[in-house]
Amino acid sequence: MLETRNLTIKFGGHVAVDHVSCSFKPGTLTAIVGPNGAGKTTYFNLISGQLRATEGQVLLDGRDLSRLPAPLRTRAGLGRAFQLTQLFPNLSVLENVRLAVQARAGRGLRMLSVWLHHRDLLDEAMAIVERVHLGDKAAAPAASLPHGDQRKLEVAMLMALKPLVYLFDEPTAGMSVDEVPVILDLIRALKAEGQHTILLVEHKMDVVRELADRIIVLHNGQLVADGEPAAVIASPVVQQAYLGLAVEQDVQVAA
Ligand SMILES: Nc1ncnc2c1ncn2[C@@H]1O[C@H](COP(=O)(O)OP(=O)(O)OP(=O)(O)O)[C@@H](O)[C@H]1O
Repeated sequence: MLETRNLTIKFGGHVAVDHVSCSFKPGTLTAIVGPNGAGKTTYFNLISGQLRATEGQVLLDGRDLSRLPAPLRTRAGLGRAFQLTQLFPNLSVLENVRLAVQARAGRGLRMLSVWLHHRDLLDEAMAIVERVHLGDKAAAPAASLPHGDQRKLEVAMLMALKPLVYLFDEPTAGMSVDEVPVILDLIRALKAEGQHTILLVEHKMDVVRELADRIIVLHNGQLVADGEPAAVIASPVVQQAYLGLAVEQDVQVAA
């Protein structure tokens, strides 16, 4: 189980994440919502280790990861989607995924020497590439992919690490309407596997409503609501504080 205890970060005088205590069970998908600047991405960064907390802890299955740098948290099971800057832009889609598989398998990152000797890694990488619908682009350099395909590659590399916890920060942002279902199907399939802890920052409330078992709401860095999606969306604190009219109308349409 992933747990944050009093997790806090201050930037100068500004408290971006303010004593957030929350636990997330395996087999559940929790959506984190809130207005722009609420602290959602910062909360993810504190969990994954991109940022170090001013105060508080991040625990995974009781182990305190708070002092570990991001790569060691990844190794411990916290999976954060890669950004393009973390990919090898000139290597192919398949090679990028194969390197992530290889890193997880603890076989280091030597590219050419290992490549031919570990057919199993390559087969596993190709299966993941197919799963994210990039099979026909397996040989294309990562940098040449259009934006939507790059997001799929990010998810592929995350899957290659087989993390215990998946952190998805707006996984469909910037995708065209026809590409969104592929990513949502992947997240749905990961959820159906039943053993992963999935956290999803997502602005699209229809997506949240469909995928999430639970919603937590951040506002000014504080956890202000936590519960079953319909109840949280309908709660006055959410309606008034920041989701505002857009959600109110959405709820009415749905009702
Ligand atoms: N490195 C930083 N230095 C200073 N302030 C920061 C830093 N990172 C985030 N902040 C501030 O912390 C607050 C929370 O930002 P954050 O990006 O986590 O919000 P968010 O909920 O993810 O917003 P959005 O929905 O727009 O992505 C904002 O006021 C932001 O300006």
